[in-house]
Amino acid sequence: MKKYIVIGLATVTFLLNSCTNGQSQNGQTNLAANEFSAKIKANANSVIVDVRTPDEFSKGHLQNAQNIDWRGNDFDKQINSLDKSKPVFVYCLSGGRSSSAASFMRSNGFKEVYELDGGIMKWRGANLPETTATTSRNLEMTKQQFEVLLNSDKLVLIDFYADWCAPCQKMKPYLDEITQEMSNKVTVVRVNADDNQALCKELKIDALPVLQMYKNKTLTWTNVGYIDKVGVVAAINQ
Ligand SMILES: O=S(=O)([O-])[S-]
Repeated sequence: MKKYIVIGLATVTFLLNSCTNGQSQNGQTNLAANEFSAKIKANANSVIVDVRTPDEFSKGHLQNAQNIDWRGNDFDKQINSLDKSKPVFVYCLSGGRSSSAASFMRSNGFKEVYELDGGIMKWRGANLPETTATTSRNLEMTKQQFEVLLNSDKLVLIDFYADWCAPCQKMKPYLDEITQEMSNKVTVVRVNADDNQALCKELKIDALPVLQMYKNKTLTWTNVGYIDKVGVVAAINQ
């Protein structure tokens, strides 16, 4: 209830701003796809937030984006856990939800918020890259969000990794290749074990790297430790 009052106030603030000199109307924070992309690249510290649903997110999103669903129950809690001093790049499907979310964020102390004008639809129209691989950064994925990722007609390959794990880093380039080369068969999801400790505990992931293959939400294959590309491709084709 409190959230809706806050959201309501944020929306009114946004509308008032839009009618006067709102940031998103002056061309500096509401960016066309190419400008949005260039600004992300220019900001090493940038935080990218996709405010669509986990289901929309799982079908394709910007690289390194975090999914915080604008309509999710804990949007305000999750968004307020981000570093407000960093530039935040927010987008949705076509600009509606990200506009409301950006307004909410500005009124909650975020210093620099950029919106993708026209959302991921314009991004796609500009032929900019997207990924289905999830690299969760600084944001704990819930079991429910994890299960949404498994909801696919294709195989889902989960790569549990950590930045400090040498075999994980060795496997990453060929997992990126598999993401591209076998996209008709498999969706690769990367889960940072350090950022998702509760999820890993629940899934009994107690070593790294771990690969898990799911078919129709059922676990069909697991590999613990280093494995080469040939082994993974064989598991996908089996
Ligand atoms: O809210 S929306 O513009 O993504 S449909």
